Amino acid sequence: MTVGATKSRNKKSQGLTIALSKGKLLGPVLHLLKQAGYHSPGLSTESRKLVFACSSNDATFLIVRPTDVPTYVEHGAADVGVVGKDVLLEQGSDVYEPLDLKVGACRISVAALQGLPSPDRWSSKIRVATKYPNVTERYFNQRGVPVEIVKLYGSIELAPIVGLADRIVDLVETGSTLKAHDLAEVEVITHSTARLIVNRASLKLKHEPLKVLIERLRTAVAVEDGNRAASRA
Ligand SMILES: Nc1ncnc2c1ncn2[C@@H]1O[C@H](COP(=O)(O)OP(=O)(O)OP(=O)(O)O)[C@@H](O)[C@H]1O
Ligand SMILES: O=P(O)(O)OC[C@H]1O[C@H](OP(=O)(O)OP(=O)(O)O)[C@H](O)[C@@H]1O
Repeated sequence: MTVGATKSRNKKSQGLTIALSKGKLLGPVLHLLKQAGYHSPGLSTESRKLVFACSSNDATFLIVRPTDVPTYVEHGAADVGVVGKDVLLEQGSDVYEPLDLKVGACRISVAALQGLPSPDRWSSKIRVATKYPNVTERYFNQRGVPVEIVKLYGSIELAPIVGLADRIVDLVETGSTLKAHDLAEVEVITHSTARLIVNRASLKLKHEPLKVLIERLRTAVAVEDGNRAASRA
């Protein structure tokens, strides 16, 4: 089936188009979807294709860059999507967010080279490198700390080492990337996990299949969360 045919089929039918983030979230999210009864034989973290028909339900998966997922959903190119809360906070997209999938847990933190004083002791403007300019600006503004933002797209930990910034705001999970660059986590801005997001019009037009997807995923999340808690105990 061509992409165009898939799209027009979904527009006419009640079939859902589901945008998934490629990268770190894809593996755990595919696992949850499978538990919920949504899967496609060719779709794995290794596949190069970007569109997959779901074999078990009338649904289509789109594989997109994490930062593009809210755009697909907000514009209705996808009815539903999965993306990190970090991206949602940064983009402020107008989408409905019904479910925390409790995977991809990390935090958005301020970090600096070991031994630097904390931001509230700084009187002049500090330079902060980040992939999250909006989150960063809001955070420092709320604290009354003047900042100059240096927008980067990755490898943020390099910035303080080469003198591009005084601090960084980036994702931290285990802390090993910070440690490898002699950086210390100064403050946690917020925590993040993967979220299910839904287009506001689809919520009305495709209410029934969305309700089924959300409830099945809710159950899968509870089971997986229970399994994680049991393995920690
Ligand atoms: N170290 C991490 N631990 C846990 N979750 C993470 C970690 N890094 C990123 N994430 C989560 O996974 C999402 C996707 O991250 P990933 O590194 O796969 O893509 P990316 O490089 O941020 O995306 P892009 O290609 O658009 O720049 C993030 O938005 C965040 O929610
Ligand atoms: O605390 P840790 O477990 O070390 O994880 C944190 C790292 O994970 C993410 O990097 P990613 O691999 O996505 O690279 P990029 O952001 O530079 O693209 C994040 O930007 C940190 O660099």
